[in-house]
Amino acid sequence: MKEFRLYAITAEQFHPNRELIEVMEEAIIGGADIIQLRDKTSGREELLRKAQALRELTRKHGVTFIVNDHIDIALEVDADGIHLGQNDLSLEEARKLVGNKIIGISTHAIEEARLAEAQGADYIGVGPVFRTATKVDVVDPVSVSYVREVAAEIRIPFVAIGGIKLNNVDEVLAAGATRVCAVSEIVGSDDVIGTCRAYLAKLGNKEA
Ligand SMILES: Cc1ncc(COP(=O)(O)OP(=O)(O)O)c(N)n1
Ligand SMILES: Cc1nc(C(=O)O)sc1CCOP(=O)(O)O
Ligand SMILES: [Mg+2]
Repeated sequence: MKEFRLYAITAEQFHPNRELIEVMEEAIIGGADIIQLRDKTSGREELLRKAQALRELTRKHGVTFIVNDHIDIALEVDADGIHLGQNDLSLEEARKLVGNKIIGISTHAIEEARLAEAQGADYIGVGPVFRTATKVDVVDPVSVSYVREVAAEIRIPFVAIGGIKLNNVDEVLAAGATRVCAVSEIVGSDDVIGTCRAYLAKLGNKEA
């Protein structure tokens, strides 16, 4: 997959007075190079409309577009890939459906990371590193020690996620992460472009 560093995920509850596309375009202008549509509340039609708009936006800017949970929608809008959870369909089944599109999968322990790598995931999510209020059914924080384990052993790209803010990202980078995902800190910011640039400034001197 194309290299990435700063992963931004949609979360409209953090910008109730601003349009999804406007906020995500600012994230891209600020330097987010992979965007995920994550939406737990919209019906299928609405989700499809958002996915189409984000596909158009990400194509325009040449950034990677991932859909969370909904493989059918990812295929319908020709997204670059999908993101799976541990309780979603297996990597093997997903691979049959999406062919050579990107498959990312969440992991919360080194055994899950090893399995994801062995089963052909293109990247893994590593988290939640810190406590997060963005995801409701989330497991306990895995802490930076899990980031350290993954950095030492796993060879496919990994992205640290969960409670990562500008004021604690240095700790995550020091543990070996070279890619981070921040949700509320980016899309809930009054200055989305500046926030992304600030993450990138911190990521900039890390080798991916
Ligand atoms: C990059 C990234 N990492 C982890 C997740 C979490 O995905 P999942 O476990 O499927 O949980 P939901 O996001 O569906 O609540 C993610 N979306 N993206
Ligand atoms: C969607 C998601 N997945 C996680 C995981 O650990 O798998 S943590 C998370 C939410 C991250 O949001 P914020 O940056 O606002 O804490
Ligand atoms: Mg999911």
